[in-house]
Amino acid sequence: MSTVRFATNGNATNGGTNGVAKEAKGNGNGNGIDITNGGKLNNANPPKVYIGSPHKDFNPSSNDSLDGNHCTYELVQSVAQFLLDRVSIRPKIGIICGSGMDGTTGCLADALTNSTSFPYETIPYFPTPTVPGHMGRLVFGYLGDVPVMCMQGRFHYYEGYPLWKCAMPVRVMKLVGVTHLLASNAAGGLNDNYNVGDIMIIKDHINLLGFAGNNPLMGPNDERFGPRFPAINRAYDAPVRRMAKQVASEMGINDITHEGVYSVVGGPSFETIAEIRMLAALGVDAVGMSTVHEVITARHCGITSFAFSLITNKSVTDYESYEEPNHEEVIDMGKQREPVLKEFITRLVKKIEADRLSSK
Ligand SMILES: O=P(O)(O)O[C@H]1O[C@H](CO)[C@@H](O)[C@H]1O
Ligand code: HPA
Repeated sequence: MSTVRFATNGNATNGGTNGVAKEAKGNGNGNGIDITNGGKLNNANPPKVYIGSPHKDFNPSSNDSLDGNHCTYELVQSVAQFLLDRVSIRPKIGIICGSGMDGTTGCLADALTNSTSFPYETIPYFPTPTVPGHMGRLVFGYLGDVPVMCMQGRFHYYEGYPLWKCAMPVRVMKLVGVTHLLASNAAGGLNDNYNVGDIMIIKDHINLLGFAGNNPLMGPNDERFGPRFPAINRAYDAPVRRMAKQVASEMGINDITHEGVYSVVGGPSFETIAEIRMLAALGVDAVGMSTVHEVITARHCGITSFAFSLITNKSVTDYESYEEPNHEEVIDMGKQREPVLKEFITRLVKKIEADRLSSK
């Protein structure tokens, strides 16, 4: 039986066995891992943070590794089992927070009740994020009444990880039992009708990285995840997009909510003016450096996908302009919009869950 270690609001424990999260009294964690969860207690059950060491009680089958050109089904299965052994809730909805939307305080993951979070460095084989604004925790908890798992920080190609590794957590979600993915991102707005702070529900994407011969599904295909040649033309689920538009109406934010096409670029350099003009000519409404690899991976393994962009900056199209995009304004806008986005996601999650339960 494995030993499970958790901390709560500054209190650490190494009690608890076989997946039962335990709480203990006492001060300090002494493990070098932040256990404050934003410094907040948001319900009667204080947030728990896993403080274990990733490989201690973890026994993947001997041939598995993340060093090759893919990760095996068995490895993903053992990572999923590692998590399932340590949390009691069984989420059907997975959320990925974009830049600036996963900050240390007041963020979506903070709103989860009865939460248990796993710093990425404590999860076997998980990559660790290197980008400011991406905190690096997998949080299980309830958003409203709905059980969810939430990636507080994602992985980008420009960090040096291959796309399949960036998207590996989505497969972990699948094997944890997730049926619906809700991904958010920060993006530059190309569409003239978009303003900074607007929301764009993604209806389709242009996978520029894919055009260049790079796709998260490259490498050996395991049919247990999905087919070798998956269809992606209906990747962004129409019924969930309708629900999102309904949520925007209910919240009175129709005027700042759009539906459009997202294009992924490799980054980390922002786009040139010629590149932005090219993307605009191709019908792209917003541009970013993420999400597409996650949605492709999700669709491949049969997860219903929804994604939206927060327009954090207007793409520069004019050679006379002295404006330059920068990551700080991206994060600032994410923080500014946090309350609206939190409400938007909470309401949408509620609708998805109600729909899921009624169509069972
Ligand atoms: O897509 P997310 O992770 O929200 O982040 C966006 O913000 C960063 C650029 O400021 C890039 O990583 C871009 O993709
Ligand atoms: N370009 C690419 N990625 C981005 C941008 C942008 O203008 N803004 C936020 N992420």
